[in-house]
Amino acid sequence: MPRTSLMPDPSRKYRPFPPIDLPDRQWPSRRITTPPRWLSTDLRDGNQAIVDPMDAVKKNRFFDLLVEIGVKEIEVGFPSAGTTEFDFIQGLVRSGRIPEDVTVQVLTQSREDLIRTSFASLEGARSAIVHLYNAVSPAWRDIVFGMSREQVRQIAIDGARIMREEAEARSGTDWNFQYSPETFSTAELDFSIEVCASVMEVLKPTSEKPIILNLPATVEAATPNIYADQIEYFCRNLPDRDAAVVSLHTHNDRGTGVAAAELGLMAGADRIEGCLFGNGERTGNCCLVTVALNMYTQGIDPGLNFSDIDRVIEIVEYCNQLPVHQRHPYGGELVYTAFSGSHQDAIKKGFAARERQNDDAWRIPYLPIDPADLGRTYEAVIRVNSQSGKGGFAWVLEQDQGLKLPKRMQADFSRQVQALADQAGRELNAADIWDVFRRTYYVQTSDKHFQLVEYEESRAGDGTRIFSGTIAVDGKEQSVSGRGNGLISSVIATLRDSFGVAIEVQDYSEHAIGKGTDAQAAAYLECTMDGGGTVWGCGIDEDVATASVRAVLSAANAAAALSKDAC
Ligand SMILES: CC(=O)SCCNC(=O)CCNC(=O)[C@H](O)C(C)(C)COP(=O)(O)OP(=O)(O)OC[C@H]1O[C@@H](n2cnc3c(N)ncnc32)[C@H](O)[C@@H]1OP(=O)(O)O
Ligand SMILES: CC(C)C(=O)C(=O)O
Repeated sequence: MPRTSLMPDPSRKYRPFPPIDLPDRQWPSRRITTPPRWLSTDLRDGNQAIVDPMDAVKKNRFFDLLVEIGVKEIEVGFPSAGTTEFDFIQGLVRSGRIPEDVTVQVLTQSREDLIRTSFASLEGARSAIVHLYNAVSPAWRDIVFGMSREQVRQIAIDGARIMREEAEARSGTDWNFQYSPETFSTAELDFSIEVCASVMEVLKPTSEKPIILNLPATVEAATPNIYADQIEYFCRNLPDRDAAVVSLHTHNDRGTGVAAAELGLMAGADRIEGCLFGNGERTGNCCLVTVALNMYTQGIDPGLNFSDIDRVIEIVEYCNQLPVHQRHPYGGELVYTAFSGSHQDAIKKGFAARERQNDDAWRIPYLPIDPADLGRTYEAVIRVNSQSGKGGFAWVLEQDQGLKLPKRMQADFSRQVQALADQAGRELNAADIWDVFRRTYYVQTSDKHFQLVEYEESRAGDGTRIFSGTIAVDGKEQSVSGRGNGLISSVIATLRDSFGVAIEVQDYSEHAIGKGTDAQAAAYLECTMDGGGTVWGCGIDEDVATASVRAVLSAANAAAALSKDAC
């Protein structure tokens, strides 16, 4: 039977991770000011974690993408895994598609035949990194290897010796060495340092030709501050630190792989390994996109280019056959979309404030980055459903139709859209919202009570204005006229005298829609009715005066509908 609750005392089964004794830790007050060296392990750690590993076509596609983004160190596979891997790596090396400034890396267990196969796969490479690993933590020593500390250290030493031998025998390539004490984050720190120091004694790195020491959180088991302590401790206590590039390889079992990598950088690391959008074993590796764009939002050029993030996602999804989650930081389809009213209101105000701003500083509420920097448009920034508010509805109408409703009219319009959203129980698109607007304010509809057919305006001898024209009432055309101080008041007088519609203007505004010869005008009216109540009108026309006449008729239609409802 499955349990019906979690264990009441989980401490019987799970132990808290012990803190690191580092009272004078420095990393908490450090800042990240420069990008690290980036290594993508998409083609290795990512590839070993997907249902159907990539074929050569997909691997090449991914490789080209990584090059395009600007990744300079790329782990291209595990050559001893089989002929698919070996042949791909050999093919890549021979294809000439590895740019001069890009170095490929391969991974191998510390076993002689596998190491030799790995070197062979890189035959002909201009430069390469061979990455050796063996697990060092107590559980792996006891359970996987059944070996003592000394025996596990010896695995690393033996592997390093074979690497040196192979490198010396294959002089045509600029060989670089990388060693990972796998399971570093759950191992005794002094033991990891001891093993790394032993590997360094064999490979004799220098500050000019350093070894890469990659310190994995193979399975994330503690809060990221613990990992940072481990990295700082390692950097401070490694003999000959200058001869090593300290690299991070965090997994995401606790959901903090990115945080651990960032704190690890603050703690002194020089390099990060990870995958695009966090693919990798189990819950994945550190997401390189997130770390890079986190830096970007702090004003630091990460050296990786995600200016067309949708294209990157498309290729990654194709190669991994895994979707990028809609809420994935920076890339997810919904991460720049607000559905809720208060967020929409703040974003809309943010964009309006930005137009008045005289510098480029990004200060839009709820949006940590400008979506345009990643090639996204602002279209999807606000989408509306029953959680939305007037700012959101007004935004969609403005983006779609160019209409900028006066604030009080937004509130009126909002009630109508809200009613539809509640009734529909789904997202409303721009067409839905435009439809509600047209029906509510009798704009560009043919079935309204009062319909303007034609008109002309003239000036009387006393300076007042005369409106004379044809208005169709429920389809029946009538010639009408009226006089007022201006065009609007002359139309209002006409409606009152000819049809008994009594409305009084409280507020009027207008704006242009678009620019140039295609520009139109939108006019808005807030009117009170004789018997109490407020109605709104909107008119759209190429001619600003006609737009205002249409706005009056729009308000009159609303008033007529209200009076009809009241009867
Ligand atoms: C944390 C990581 O992601 S590490 C990368 C893991 N990636 C992969 O494993 C993908 C590619 N791997 C493979 O295709 C296969 O594992 C191969 C071809 C490399 C090797 O396959 P096999 O020879 O069948 O061995 P297998 O992988 O099962 O390894 C088991 C043996 O290797 C030993 N071993 C495991 N890791 C290491 C290591 N890093 N160094 C030395 N020995 C190791 C184990 O103790 C075990 O030894 P035993 O047989 O004496 O008990
Ligand atoms: C081999 C190492 C770097 C690894 O993939 C891990 O520990 O997760």
